[in-house]
Amino acid sequence: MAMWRRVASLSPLIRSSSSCKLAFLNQVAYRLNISELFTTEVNESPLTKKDLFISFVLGGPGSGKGTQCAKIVETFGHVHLSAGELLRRELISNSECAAMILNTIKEGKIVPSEVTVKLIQKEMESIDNHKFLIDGFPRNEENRKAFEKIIRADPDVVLFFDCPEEEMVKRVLNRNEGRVDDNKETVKKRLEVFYASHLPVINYYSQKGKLYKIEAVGTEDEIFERVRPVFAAFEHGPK
Ligand SMILES: Nc1ncnc2c1ncn2[C@@H]1O[C@H](COP(=O)(O)OP(=O)(O)OP(=O)(O)O)[C@@H](O)[C@H]1O
Ligand SMILES: O=c1ccn([C@@H]2O[C@H](COP(=O)(O)O)[C@@H](O)[C@H]2O)c(=O)[nH]1
Ligand SMILES: [Mg+2]
Repeated sequence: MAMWRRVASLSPLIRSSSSCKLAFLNQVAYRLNISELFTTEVNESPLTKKDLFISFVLGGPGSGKGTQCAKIVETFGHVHLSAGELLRRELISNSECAAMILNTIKEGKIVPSEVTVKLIQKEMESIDNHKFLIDGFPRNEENRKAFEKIIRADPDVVLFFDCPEEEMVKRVLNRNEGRVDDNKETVKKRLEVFYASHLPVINYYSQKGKLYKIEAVGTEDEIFERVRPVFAAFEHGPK
């Protein structure tokens, strides 16, 4: 009852909220296990009409997701959508969520699901291809459920790049692309968030028989030879 009173007292705030604030409130609600209260309407997406082939590409910071996605694109013609890249693009666009996204990335934390999923949805809807590689998403169970709810699709493949921490840290600190989160302090936080939130997602897809764990140590080409058969197996399949 006390919880309901607290939630009711938030209603004027909810009514006057921007979509960014609402996404933040939804994240809080999800954590309090009252996620039904604030959910935004989900409209029929043109994506539900497409014959989609979706791959989620998971792994810790610097495990080589982006590098291997580029090779998958080249070999199998999938479209690469990096959730982190979409957020970085959004933050330089000066949108209402820009400041929140910048602070979240600097802190190595996870942006509210609704913000990320809507960016992914917009991108997917604008691209004339049905094979999508979604890199760095879902990062937690809230992300996963929000994707299911908004996009109304399940992945066909979930790749997980398994890389030792020492190697991930070395790669990130040598990356030299000017990212605000490629520094010792933020990498430490990103790793903490990764260990705390990824495992339930990995377990979920493992139980569904969709998880492909890839040993992520070796040269880029050696690792791609471990990835290649995963997608080759689907090339002459039903999709
Ligand atoms: N097999 C490899 N061996 C050595 N270095 C690698 C290998 N694969 C990628 N790298 C390098 O490591 C860095 C991180 O790789 P990449 O950007 O692909 O990782 P990521 O998983 O996308 O990381 P993030 O989650 O931080 O975006 C890059 O500089 C890349 O060139
Ligand atoms: O689904 C996502 C993806 C990314 N983030 C935030 O962006 C940074 C960088 O992501 P990369 O995948 O390493 O490019 C990440 O640490 C998060 O802060 C996110 O919140 N949600
Ligand atoms: Mg990346």
